[in-house]
Amino acid sequence: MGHLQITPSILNADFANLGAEVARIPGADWVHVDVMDNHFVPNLTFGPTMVEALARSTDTPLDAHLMIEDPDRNAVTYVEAGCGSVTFHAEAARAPVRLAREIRSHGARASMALRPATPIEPYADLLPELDMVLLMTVEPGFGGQKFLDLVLPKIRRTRALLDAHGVETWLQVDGGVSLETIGRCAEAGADVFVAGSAVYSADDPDAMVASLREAAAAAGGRD
Ligand SMILES: O=C(CO)[C@@H](O)[C@H](O)COP(=O)(O)O
Ligand SMILES: [Fe+2]
Repeated sequence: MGHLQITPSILNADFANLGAEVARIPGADWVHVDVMDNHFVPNLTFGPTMVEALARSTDTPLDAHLMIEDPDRNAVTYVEAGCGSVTFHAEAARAPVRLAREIRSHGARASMALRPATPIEPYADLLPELDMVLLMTVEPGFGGQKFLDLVLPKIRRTRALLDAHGVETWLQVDGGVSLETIGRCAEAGADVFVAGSAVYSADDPDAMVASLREAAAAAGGRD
């Protein structure tokens, strides 16, 4: 089991000043980078060249969340761009086992994401191949959406599967995570928390990172 980690998403940060925006969150464990291709999701963000520049601008490791249609072909590019963790979507990957192994063999943590309506059970045997599972708590595509409580039972079931396997795989949640919702995620068994608008709409983003960490721990999280 991992310890509690907060990974602010820069999706709602100022894209014209990304280096400075990342410098505002020195207490973050990772910086969550949402890569969107306007095909897998109806939004377009940035690609490997920008991610590489961002990686050079900070000592905080990058956690890439690939919302792209062909991760089998493109995920390794984000390892080479300097990301310490690369997440592909189960719904987009053609060969998730091969892809997870490829990401790991290039030196990054391998992670697989599920949209809210995608069940974890078909992937149960694959969990030891992964360093992290990302359960989306909104439909991917945009920041600032409302947290979907309907995902909470899946978080509990995923935690039970991970514990049954006895693996160190982290369980990340992403979407609508705030001071109001993070406790429910932690109580259900999540240990890595992405927060975009909650962090970047705060007057002091780094203080919000600390508050989110405290709220998760108070809810019975794993720290
Ligand atoms: O992957 C996504 C959206 O698709 C997220 O990483 C969001 O960027 C998180 O933003 P908030 O929901 O916390 O505002
Ligand atoms: Fe994300």
